[in-house]
Amino acid sequence: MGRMDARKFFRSFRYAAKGIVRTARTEQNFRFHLAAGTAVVIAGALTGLSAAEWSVILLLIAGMLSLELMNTAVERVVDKASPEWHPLAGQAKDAAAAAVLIYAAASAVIGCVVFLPKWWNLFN
Ligand SMILES: Nc1ncnc2c1ncn2[C@@H]1O[C@H](COP(=O)(O)OP(=O)(O)OP(=O)(O)O)[C@@H](O)[C@H]1O
Repeated sequence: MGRMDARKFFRSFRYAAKGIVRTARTEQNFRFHLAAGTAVVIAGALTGLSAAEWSVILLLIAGMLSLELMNTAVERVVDKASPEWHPLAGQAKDAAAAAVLIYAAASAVIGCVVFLPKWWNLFN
């Protein structure tokens, strides 16, 4: 403890990168949100957003991807802890899935609030 261990620090980056690559390979929902996030960033660059709008959009994208990763973590832990069918295992997965759904719905609404007025003005 005390002095920072640089090797340990970079190793944890490698583990995190591994988590992203593995999840992208196995989870279709994560791939969808990666593609959607990329599309939104391109749309934002083409449309033109303020610093505050970029901050909100990037937070939403990062939050969405982070939640998908946490959802995958919950699924993996549940499958390891309870390979058999159990109500608690189902509840844990359902709660994690609900967290993703709520955030995705809010992101979609906020995305419309940010983008639609700008596009509306473009064509009027
Ligand atoms: N061990 C279990 N016991 C009880 N219910 C389970 C169990 N595993 C899964 N379920 C139920 O099935 C649902 C789907 O679980 P699953 O792990 O297949 O997630 P998924 O949403 O299909 O994930 P993926 O992102 O891998 O497609 C869960 O939300 C839960 O309701």
